[in-house]
Parts: sequence; structure tokens; C-alpha cells
Amino acid sequence: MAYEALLLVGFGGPERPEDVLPFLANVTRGRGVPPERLAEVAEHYQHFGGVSPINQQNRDLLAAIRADFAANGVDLPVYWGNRNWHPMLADTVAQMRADGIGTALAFVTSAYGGYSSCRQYQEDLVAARSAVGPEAPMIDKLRQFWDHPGFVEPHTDAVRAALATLDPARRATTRLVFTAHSVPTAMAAAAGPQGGRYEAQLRETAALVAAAAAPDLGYDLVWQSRSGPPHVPWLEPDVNDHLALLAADGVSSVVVSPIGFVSDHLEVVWDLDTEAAATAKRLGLDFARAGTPGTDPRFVSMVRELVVERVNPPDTSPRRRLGTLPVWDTCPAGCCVPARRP
Ligand SMILES: CC1=C(CCC(=O)O)c2cc3nc(cc4[nH]c(cc5[nH]c(cc1n2)c(C)c5CCC(=O)O)c(CCC(=O)O)c4C)C(CCC(=O)O)=C3C
Ligand SMILES: [Fe+2]
Repeated sequence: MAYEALLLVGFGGPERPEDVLPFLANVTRGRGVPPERLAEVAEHYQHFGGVSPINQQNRDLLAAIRADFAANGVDLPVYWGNRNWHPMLADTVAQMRADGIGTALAFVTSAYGGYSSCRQYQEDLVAARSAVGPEAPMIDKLRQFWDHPGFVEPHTDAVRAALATLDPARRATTRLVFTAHSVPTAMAAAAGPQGGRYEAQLRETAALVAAAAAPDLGYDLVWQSRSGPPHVPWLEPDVNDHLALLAADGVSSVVVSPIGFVSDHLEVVWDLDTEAAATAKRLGLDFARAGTPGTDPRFVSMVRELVVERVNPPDTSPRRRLGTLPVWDTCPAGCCVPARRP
């Protein structure tokens, strides 16, 4: 299969105060998120002048991928479209069609399996293609990359760098706290062909990063940014509750590493740098938040590797990875499906 373009697929975020509510309406349409939660989240965005950092981060990633392709002889145009805000996927796919693109690969800015992190993006691509019509390009999503060295190594270095800001005399009472976006437990149970794949992959990534960054320290995987109505169970514990437990257990210092994400978007700069940092302060815990891959050259090169491995036969282009959970190019039918709310 010859591919004629790469499409970078982002979550999208508002870039003006007046865009916050329409953006949130796009994110939560049909998802049963209560209005109180929406008002609260709108306020998080307004703290940053109504500007989510995520679109600029994706512009930076787009530029870095283009430069990396050019420097390494990969002659493919790179496009960018979002699930929830401009540039919207349907507009980008229309542009691809106008440019004569017939087949493309998609790199989605989420490393993991699961409905929100994988399948929903594939549904978004299908919807964008059908909005464009029968001439729309074919678009295949690249594989999940939770255990790719280009994702794990930047997270590992970020944990090391965060640890280096903490008091070495307190190392014995320092703990690593990995976080990812919580999802409804029903969605987590339905993730992947046998279920539980979102959490299993996160546990694998956490173990890989912890072993490489600080094998002497204990670590946990906990959850952040819970949404939805209160009566629906979501993955727990929440990072803030967990910090309280750690403090009560004699932990003095924490490194919080958002391995669930690829960039420092709003759920990182608000939910961790603002809320979890305040929780840690109240509890008397020393707190350091580890960075995310962003435009780390290893992460950018990973995108190219995923393209090249997909185009070449596996024996000429081995799938680089550090973990052992199964990985595939094309999700099996029914993968992550019954995940939605009733
Ligand atoms: C698994 C997962 C990821 C990681 C995978 C990936 O990266 O895609 C992720 C990322 C993100 N989530 C984001 C923002 C939001 N997520 C929401 C709501 C929800 N997220 C969910 C899951 C996830 N979300 C779910 C199950 C919901 C409930 C509604 C539904 O069933 O879909 C809401 C609604 C309000 C609220 O929080 O209640 C907002 C505003 C932003 C952008 C931040 C920025 O603007 O910088 C990013 C990168
Ligand atoms: Fe989210």
C-alpha cells in the first residue's frame, strides 16, 4: 500500500474566550456530562484567557514532523485536523481531497487503546471522510505507541529531571505517581479485544518508565480529570485523593508524571500544575511535575518510524517497542465498542 500523506489528528482546544463553550459542546455532545461539570471546566479554560495550549502544541509538532520528514527523505505532505475544534478533521480531509490525496496514514496524539483514546478518533476519521463524500481519501490509523521507545524515553528523562529538582536527602520517602485521564469503568472494561487494554497499557508504560528512571522508588498509577455524572463509576483513585494517602503514609515528596498524555495541555497545566500541586502543598508534600514528550526529537522521529514500518514489510522494518502486550496495525472489528454510556 502506498500512502500519499500523513494526517496528524489532535483533540483540539479553544484559542479565544468565546470559543470555550462551543468547544465544550463539541466535546460533550451526547456524552451525558452534567452542566455543573461543564461550567467548572469552562472556568479552568478561562483561567488561561480562554486559550488551551493544545493547538499550539500540535502546530509545533506538525512543524517538527515536517522538518524530520524532510531531513530523512520521507517525501509526504503532513496535514493536521482535530476532533473537537478548528482546524476540524472534516475541513482538513476536504483539503486533502482537493490536493488529490487518495490514501493517507493518521497519527493520533494518544498512545493508548480504549474508546476515547483510539476508537473514537477512528470514528471521527470515518465521519470526516463521509462528510467529504465518496472521493475522500482512505485513511489508516497508525498503531498505538504506549511502549515505543520514542514515547517511553522522553517520559523517562522527564521523570529523572523532575526528581533532580527534589531534595536528595528525602529520596527514601520520595514516590513516583503516574497519571492518566480517568474514564468510566465500563469504558475501561471494554478497551481492546479482550477488555482492560487502556489500563494494562498504562501499567506497562508506568513500569517501563519507573524501572528506567528510578528503580529504587515505589510508584503508583492513578487517575485525573474525572468527568461525567457522579453516579457513573470512573477509574479511581483520583490523583488528589492518592496524594493524601501517600502523605498519611509518610511520603515526603512526589514526582507526578502524566504518562497518559503526549503534551502539556490544559488537563496537565490545570489539573496537575494547579490543582494537584495545591493539594500537595496543603499536605506538606514536595511536588515536582514531570514533563511530556511534546516535540522531543525522539518522539518526533517515532512518528516517522511508525510511518516507515507501516509501509515496509515487518522483516525489513522491525516494530520497535519495549513492552510485551500485543500490538497490531489494524484494530479488530468490535474493539472498544460497547464502551459508551447506555
Ligand atoms: C482517555 C481520554 C484522554 C486521553 C486521550 C487523548 O488525548 O485523546 C483525553 C484527553 C483530553 N481531554 C481533553 C479535554 C476534555 N475531556 C473531556 C471529557 C472526557 N475526556 C475523556 C477521556 C479522555 N480525554 C472522557 C471519557 C470524557 C467524558 C466525555 C466523553 O465521554 O467523551 C472534557 C469535557 C469536560 C470535562 O472534563 O468534564 C474536556 C474539555 C483534552 C484537551 C485539553 C486541552 O484543551 O488542552 C485532552 C487532550
Ligand atoms: Fe478528556
